Amino acid sequence: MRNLSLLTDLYEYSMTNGFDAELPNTRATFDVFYRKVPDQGSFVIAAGLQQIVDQLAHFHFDESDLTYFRSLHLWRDAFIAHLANLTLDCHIHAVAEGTPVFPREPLITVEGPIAQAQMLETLILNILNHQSLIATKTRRMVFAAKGRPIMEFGARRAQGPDSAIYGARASVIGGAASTSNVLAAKLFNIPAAGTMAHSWIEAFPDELTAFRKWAALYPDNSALLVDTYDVLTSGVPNAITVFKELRAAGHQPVGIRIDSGDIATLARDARKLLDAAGFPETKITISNALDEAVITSLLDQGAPIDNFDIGEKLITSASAPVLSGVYKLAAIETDGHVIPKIKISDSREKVTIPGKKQVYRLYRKGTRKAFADVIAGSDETIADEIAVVDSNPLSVNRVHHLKNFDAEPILLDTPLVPAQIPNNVHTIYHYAQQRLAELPAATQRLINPDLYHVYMTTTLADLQHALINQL
Ligand SMILES: Nc1ncnc2c1ncn2[C@@H]1O[C@H](COP(=O)(O)OP(=O)(O)OP(=O)(O)O)[C@@H](O)[C@H]1O
Ligand SMILES: O=P(O)(O)OC[C@H]1O[C@H](OP(=O)(O)OP(=O)(O)O)[C@H](O)[C@@H]1O
Ligand SMILES: O=C(O)c1cccnc1
Repeated sequence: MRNLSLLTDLYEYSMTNGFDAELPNTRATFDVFYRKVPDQGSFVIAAGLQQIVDQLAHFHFDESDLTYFRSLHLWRDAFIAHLANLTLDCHIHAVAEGTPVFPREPLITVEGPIAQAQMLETLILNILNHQSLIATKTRRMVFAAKGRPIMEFGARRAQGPDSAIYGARASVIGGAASTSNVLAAKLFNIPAAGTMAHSWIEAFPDELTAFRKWAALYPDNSALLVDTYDVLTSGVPNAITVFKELRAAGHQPVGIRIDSGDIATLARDARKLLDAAGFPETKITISNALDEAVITSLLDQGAPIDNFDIGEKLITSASAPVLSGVYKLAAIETDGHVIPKIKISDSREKVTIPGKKQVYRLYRKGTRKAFADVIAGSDETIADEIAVVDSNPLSVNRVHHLKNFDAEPILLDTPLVPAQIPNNVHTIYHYAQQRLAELPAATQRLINPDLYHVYMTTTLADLQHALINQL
């Protein structure tokens, strides 16, 4: 594991250098949350907690870091000396990886000495924003594919090694069945999968020879790429010839991959040729700049596709490449006295919700049908009946009285001990599936999803108003 303690913005250290001197006995609570869901969806799948905990558990500065800090001539020697002996005294509460989360609700809260908690902003956001974005994007593609497996093929088009590796991890949390990225497969125990490139076919004198050579090497894994010359007059007929030879030798042919052209038409015509030749069980896999819109369109056209291989638009979340999670001060604490803090802005969306908080998922009583989330003060009791307002500052400030629910806190005390939090991506994926199944179907659809309510208690709303008035 690399030490990423320096992966932060300079201003974090500039502030920390000052906090260390000015507020040495002040603790702070920061909230991590986002405001806008990518792709006009209604939720984000939280991902990346394992890597955050890995980093925080090993957070330290080595001699070369300290030498570099000194060379900048920016910060006090005493501060750099404190960094040399730093033991992180921060406590985090976080939603479990795979949890669907909604705008404005804290996904992580960090509590600790202000000089330490401030330092963690950029690293936590970097990891969480990236993996949550890719898990969320993949979930959209998986949803569109309606049960057909998706293979993650994005390494070559990812924005650098980290986004390929951790993007592959996040894609599995979002529902990808496998990855072509061997390093990610090894690191995270993801099934590694793949077919062949056009170069394999071009390298041999003709397509049939290339297919035969492949089938000889991989008789039980013979997915043949059929679009190098012409899908219907060359690729599929040659594949059928090789499938017959494989079957005669006692093997089960796998299928074909189509990577260009009008995929719906080609898949339909290829299916007819394969069926007519006696290979109805062979699979048709497709690729070529796929995303959830193309997948939906292809399935609407009735294209007989069994698997989707997806690279660039998944690994870069091309249609919505940013998740703008933020890290905002919610409270400070000196001598046991907690002071809630607020950021006021002319842009109402940017006004923060002050104070230490917990998030509750509300279910209709006696069911696992979630109907709303409520942001509450961490010291509030969520009783049988609660008064809440919409947490969206742009909505009408009407009080709702909620009752007949079961409330589950979703921000969990998360020890900074990597071995104590779930890290198996398949387990996290199944957890995500369970949590998704609790949400209303209308919230999960891709186009114009129904709004899922995120309320805050009137106690929190009153605190927010009081602080705005006071300031
Ligand atoms: N029947 C179809 N309906 C909707 N989208 C399709 C259909 N067939 C292909 N596409 C998608 O249209 C986009 C462009 O396809 P096109 O065949 O023009 O590929 P290209 O990358 O421009 O060229 P090439 O075919 O040489 O790879 C791709 O995202 C592809 O997946
Ligand atoms: O389109 P994506 O979703 O990123 O899927 C991965 C792509 O990577 C390969 O293309 P390659 O790099 O060989 O180039 P190509 O586009 O010319 O096929 C493969 O043939 C897919 O088309
Ligand atoms: O295995 C494949 O077919 C593959 C892997 C990465 C990118 N394109 C294709």
